[in-house]
Amino acid sequence: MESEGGGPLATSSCSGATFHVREPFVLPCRTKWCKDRMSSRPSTVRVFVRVKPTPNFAHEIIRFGEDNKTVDIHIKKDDRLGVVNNKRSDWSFKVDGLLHNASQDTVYDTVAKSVVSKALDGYNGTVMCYGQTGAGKTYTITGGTENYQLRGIIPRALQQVFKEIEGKSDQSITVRISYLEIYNETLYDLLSTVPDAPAPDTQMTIVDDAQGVIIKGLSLHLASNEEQALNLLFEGETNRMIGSHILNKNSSRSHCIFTIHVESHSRIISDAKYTISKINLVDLAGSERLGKTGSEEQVLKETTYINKSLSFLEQTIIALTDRSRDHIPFRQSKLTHALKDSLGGNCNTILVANIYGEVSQLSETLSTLRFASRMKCIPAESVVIEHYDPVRVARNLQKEIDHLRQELAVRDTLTNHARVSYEPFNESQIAEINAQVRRYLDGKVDEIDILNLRQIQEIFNQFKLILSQQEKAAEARLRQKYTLIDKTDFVTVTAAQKAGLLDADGLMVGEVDGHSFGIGVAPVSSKASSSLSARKPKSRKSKERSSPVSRKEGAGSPAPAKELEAFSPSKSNLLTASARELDLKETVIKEQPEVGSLDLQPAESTVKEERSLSSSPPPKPSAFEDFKAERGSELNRIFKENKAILADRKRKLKDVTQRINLIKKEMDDTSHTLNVAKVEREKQGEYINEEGQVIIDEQEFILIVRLKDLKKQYRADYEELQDLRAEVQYCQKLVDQCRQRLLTEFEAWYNESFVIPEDMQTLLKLGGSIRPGLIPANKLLELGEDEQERLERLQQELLMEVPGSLPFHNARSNVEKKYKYSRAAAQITPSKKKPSLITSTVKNKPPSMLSAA
Ligand SMILES: Nc1ncnc2c1ncn2[C@@H]1O[C@H](COP(=O)(O)OP(=O)(O)OP(=O)(O)O)[C@@H](O)[C@H]1O
Repeated sequence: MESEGGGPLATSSCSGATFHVREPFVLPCRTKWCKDRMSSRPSTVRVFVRVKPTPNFAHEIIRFGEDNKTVDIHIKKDDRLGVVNNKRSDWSFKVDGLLHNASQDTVYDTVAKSVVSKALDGYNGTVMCYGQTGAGKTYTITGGTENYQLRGIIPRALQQVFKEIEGKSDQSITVRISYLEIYNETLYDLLSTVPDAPAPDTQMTIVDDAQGVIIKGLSLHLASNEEQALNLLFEGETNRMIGSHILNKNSSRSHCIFTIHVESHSRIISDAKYTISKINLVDLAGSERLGKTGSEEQVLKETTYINKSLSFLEQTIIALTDRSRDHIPFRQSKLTHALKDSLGGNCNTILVANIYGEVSQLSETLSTLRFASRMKCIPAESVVIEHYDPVRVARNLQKEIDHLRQELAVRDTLTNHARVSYEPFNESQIAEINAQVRRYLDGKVDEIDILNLRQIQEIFNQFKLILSQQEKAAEARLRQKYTLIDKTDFVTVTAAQKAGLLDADGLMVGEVDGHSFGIGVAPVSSKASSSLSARKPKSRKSKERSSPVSRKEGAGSPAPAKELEAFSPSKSNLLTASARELDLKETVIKEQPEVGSLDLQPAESTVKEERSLSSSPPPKPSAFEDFKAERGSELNRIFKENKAILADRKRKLKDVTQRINLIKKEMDDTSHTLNVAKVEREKQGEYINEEGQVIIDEQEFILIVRLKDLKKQYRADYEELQDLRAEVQYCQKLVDQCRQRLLTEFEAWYNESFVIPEDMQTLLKLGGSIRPGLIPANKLLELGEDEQERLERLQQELLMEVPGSLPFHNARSNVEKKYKYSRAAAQITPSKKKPSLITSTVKNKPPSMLSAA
């Protein structure tokens, strides 16, 4: 096709559509984008051109292709309008269909029928009419109100919706209607006059939601049948704002969006999924330019707004078709924001470009067709978004739980475990398990019976709880008695080193270095309580101490007074406490042991010569060896046994894993060979017997049987693997538990043997059943703390609080002290049963509350 100007036709195409334009008229969209899109053939907005019938149709200028998809425009030189570039005189627009002299019926079937149908399956749909005023947009969307045959897309869509709902007996479909008008950039609810609708002056806002655009304040009306829905349409129509205009007195100056909201739930009870979709039927305001309208003031204002919003619509469309754009300016006008869902992707969108084919309207026709061409490049791939009804989901899960419980009950009956309850534990049951674990830890019971997984988990929970409580209590006790310095706090560490509290390696007195587990005891100072300093090495518990370890007294040198002053409360409360504690000359730093080992290595030079005087307690590593050989021998044996069992289970687990891997590989190989055989068989032509069954050869049959066997073996091995995994986990916990127990016992034994003052031991012995070592040494020693030390400690605390409250705190500490003594005395009561160590792992013996359940 050649133009009058002789320039070549530029051809652009998008999504199967081509349109030819003369240079330099280049549509800004697609190029690369459209080509790419073409290769994967994605869906785009579908565009139809509807031509308004007129006796003055410009046959010479506007021609329709035989394929009914092409509009060619040819302007002879003399016919050109001023607004048209002289260089351009030929245009060819390719669309999805032409609706020329088409009835309302045909228009609906071509344009909207499938959109509506898909909406009932959960896909969003939009049909919008674009064109100059009077070109037939309202006629297309709403139709003639006086004649049923002339009704437009909206009433027909409503009819189709309710007809199709009748045929979908397996679904419960709810239809709601809203009708929005955008006039001069203001939102109006055309159904605000319907009873129960929000007040007409309700402020409306467009908001982006995870499910799409929502217009807050816009009323939604339930429509149970076609008639109710039509009533709403007519109500809205009556409310629609009509402006006067010289081109068409009844034409609308606003954009109107009639929306059918469809919510579809399955009637099958178990199906918790549901879909929500929308059908937007949009009647845009006239697209003509200002100059043509000859508008008066009010209409001029309207036209400005309309032009603005349509120009924004055009900009948005250009942005949407430009792949390099990452921001689409939907929010720059109410119209584009409200249509975001329809333009932005997840929607079956159809554009009807209404044109008025008279010569005088040619520039508007061209403008409309250009707009249509751009729209045709916008991707529009609709997907169903499924929602889940939480009530149904919960109901289904409950059903599943009931079902599984029934299964368990049957299983338990078959395996004689009928008394086991699988209900969640209540508070008193949990308290009972806690008590049981405590009894077990105290050695009062030897076994905890295992009933079910829930109980095992609760036992572990309680172990964990008790452990953390004990840790906290231990730390609190340590903090009360000693100063713990954060090793990463360099300022404090340096200050402590200066004061002689830490050596150059950052080790505190008695700390064992170079090992993951260090236990050290600081030397006892000469200023320590008389009960400590006066004590002599003794032969007590010599039977348990085969090695020549004996209680020793330390003689660490106290920090010089000047340096101690550096740790005034204002500088470092903690360090001041350190200094004070240094006076007491007793500091214990303990770190957690490495998990895999319980051998306490002797510290090299860390327990320094001058501190290891004859009266000091023995180094913990060597004492621990003694403990394992004597008092802790039984516990150590169990620990080792458990470790051996664990190692054995781990080995088995490894074997089974390897076996499973081999089977899996063989399964894959066999499947592959089978597939090859199948393809070969299909290639050669299959033999089918009289019953229509495919005949396979013997080799293929053997492979199928082998694959079946392998799958069976795989399942069995996999089950074994699961069991073994659970067993390994369980054994690991037992080993950890044993290890912890061994350490706790050792600590108790060590305190009892070397740390707790003799007089305190005697006092406790009076009670008969209490092993002094099980009571933390620092707690006991605290009882022996002299008044002066007590006062000093209190002073430190008070300095951190209110200095003037010293008398009050003094009095309170006296009362507390008194109370502590009497409580300690009350605890020393004879017991019939001797506490014992753990003697075995968990065995089958039901906890009382579970057997009752
Ligand atoms: N295809 C058609 N067949 C018969 N009559 C038509 C057709 N298209 C439009 N008309 C008539 O033309 C007139 C203007 O149409 P309509 O009101 O639909 O235009 P419009 O594009 O909606 O204008 P506005 O932008 O002002 O809303 C109406 O009287 C309508 O009946």
